[in-house]
Amino acid sequence: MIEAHQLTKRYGEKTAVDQLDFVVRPGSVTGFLGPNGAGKSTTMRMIVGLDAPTSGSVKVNGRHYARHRAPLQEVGALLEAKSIHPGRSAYQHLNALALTHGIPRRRVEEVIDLAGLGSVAKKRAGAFSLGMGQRLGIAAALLGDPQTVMLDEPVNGLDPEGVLWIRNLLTGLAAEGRTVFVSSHLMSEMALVADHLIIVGRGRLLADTTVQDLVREAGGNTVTVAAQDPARLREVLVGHGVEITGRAGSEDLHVTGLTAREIGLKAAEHGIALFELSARTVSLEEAFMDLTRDAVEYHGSTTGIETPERAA
Ligand SMILES: Nc1ncnc2c1ncn2[C@@H]1O[C@H](COP(=O)(O)OP(=O)(O)OP(=O)(O)O)[C@@H](O)[C@H]1O
Repeated sequence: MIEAHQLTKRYGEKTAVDQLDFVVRPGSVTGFLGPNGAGKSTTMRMIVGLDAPTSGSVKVNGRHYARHRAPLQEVGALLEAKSIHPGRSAYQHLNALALTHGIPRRRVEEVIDLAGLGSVAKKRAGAFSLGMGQRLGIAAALLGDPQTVMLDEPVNGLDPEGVLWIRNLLTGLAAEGRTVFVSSHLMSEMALVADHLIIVGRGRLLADTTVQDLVREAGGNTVTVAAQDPARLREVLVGHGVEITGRAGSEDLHVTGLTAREIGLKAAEHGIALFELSARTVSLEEAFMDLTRDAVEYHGSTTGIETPERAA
């Protein structure tokens, strides 16, 4: 369990984390989302005591991180992959961690296997690819068999097999009753693994919700229907929980609260000819963009960049 209370971090004038209140509960995967610079890494660093809050507090499994007698056995964190001595092998790195934290050597072998690093465990970590570095970071996070696991962008640099591995790992850890807190910019991945979401923007809490609720609030499932007599179709579709929009004079209606099948059946029942009937589901990505639109600090641009050919 992770509990943040009015958690705040300022760097000079910049407020990186602004009075965050949230709880990350055991038994499910909680996604930590936000645009670049939203304060996710800073929050995660404060959770494991690598940065001190300016004000407020954050506890892991009921205590401040530094107050735990065996912190590695309480919370395993992947914060910056490859933050390991390049001359050391994965095995040496994990072994040193295990030795200094009273963790048995057999656990080192176990996490090496778990992370799929068996064939490269004796090689210098400096020669590791980004994906292998991520796997090693995750192996280190799991070394203490912690109740709480926190991973910052774990999917970064992993190949499709690695992405699948992480997906199963995270859901498996949550199914064992652990607290799993994971940040990512990959919405499609989050939609698959996360049950709960904490979304931040410019350091502030924007949403503490579930994937389903976020998607539902962003428009949920909309059905577009084109009818010969849209006014009449409107009349037969209205009902509790049904929302219908459409421009005057247009054949198209956008309907939420009914499935395409229900709309098709109603139209047939009343003899209304349809030209189109298509269901559209709002993705987590769209819901996220909608929610964070005003909180994005670093906007990209796809216009105004002139290539030499175009400029000529
Ligand atoms: N040590 C620091 N000194 C000054 N400013 C910092 C420091 N660390 C972070 N910041 C600033 O705090 C803000 C939050 O940064 P942070 O890295 O926590 O965001 P993030 O959500 O993890 O971003 P990203 O998705 O890009 O990794 C940013 O504006 C960043 O520039």
